[in-house]
Amino acid sequence: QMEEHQSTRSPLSLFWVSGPGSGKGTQCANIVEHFGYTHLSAGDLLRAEIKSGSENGTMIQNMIKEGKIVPSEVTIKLLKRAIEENGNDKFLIDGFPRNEENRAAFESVTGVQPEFVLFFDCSEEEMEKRLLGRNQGREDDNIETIRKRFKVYMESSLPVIEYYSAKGKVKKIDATRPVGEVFEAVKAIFTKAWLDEACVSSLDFFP
Ligand SMILES: Nc1ncnc2c1ncn2[C@@H]1O[C@H](COP(=O)(O)OP(=O)(O)O)[C@@H](O)[C@H]1O
Ligand SMILES: Nc1ccn([C@@H]2O[C@H](COP(=O)(O)OP(=O)(O)O)[C@@H](O)[C@H]2O)c(=O)n1
Ligand SMILES: [Mg+2]
Repeated sequence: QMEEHQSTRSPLSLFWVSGPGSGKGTQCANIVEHFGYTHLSAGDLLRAEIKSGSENGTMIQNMIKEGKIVPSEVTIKLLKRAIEENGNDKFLIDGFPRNEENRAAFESVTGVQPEFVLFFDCSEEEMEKRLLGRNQGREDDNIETIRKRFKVYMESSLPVIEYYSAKGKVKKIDATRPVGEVFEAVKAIFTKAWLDEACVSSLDFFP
């Protein structure tokens, strides 16, 4: 009985799908520090892959410059390696899945279902302002690429949100508000998830 119960428990991973510039990178340090998740940004992993001089580097660079979504085979390999290299069992997977192909492939390769999906809801006007002011020297933070990224986000990423929404897995936060207020909302969601998980764990002590 007990073994069966334990084997059905999935690792506490969650997806973080939101528009470009909605503030994911800004909030991740706080979440890592307060709730013990390991932050994995699909975009950061892809940019590191370009820097490492890998054979896929040029292809990835071109796709990012065009605001296009890199084939999931490449991105999932990077995510899988990062997960395996890390001792933690709680991952905050940022910027993934970005389309239906990402989602279906991750599910079939890893068998992992997200605990929940964090969605930062932010107006396009605000995201555009933030991206143009980001100043990290990114090749995709120019108005031309930003418009392309918004289009891809609307056409490909929002349907993923809808998919998980229909399963009751989406936790939406109004990310238009100031950084501190967004973190308060994030805290409320993670504290609730932590309590839910603690309840599940207590079943191990009182089977
Ligand atoms: N709540 C906020 N209010 C105002 N500016 C913000 C807020 N959150 C993030 N920013 C700024 O917006 C830009 C994009 O944020 P970032 O965290 O990199 O977004 P993402 O990772 O979702 O693309 C950064 O320059 C950041 O300082
Ligand atoms: N799952 C993913 C995530 C990012 N990317 C690429 O990486 C770019 C930057 O992603 P990011 O998550 O770092 O961007 P932000 O949303 O943080 O601004 C995207 O526009 C895509 O070109 C991808 O192809 N597949
Ligand atoms: Mg980011």
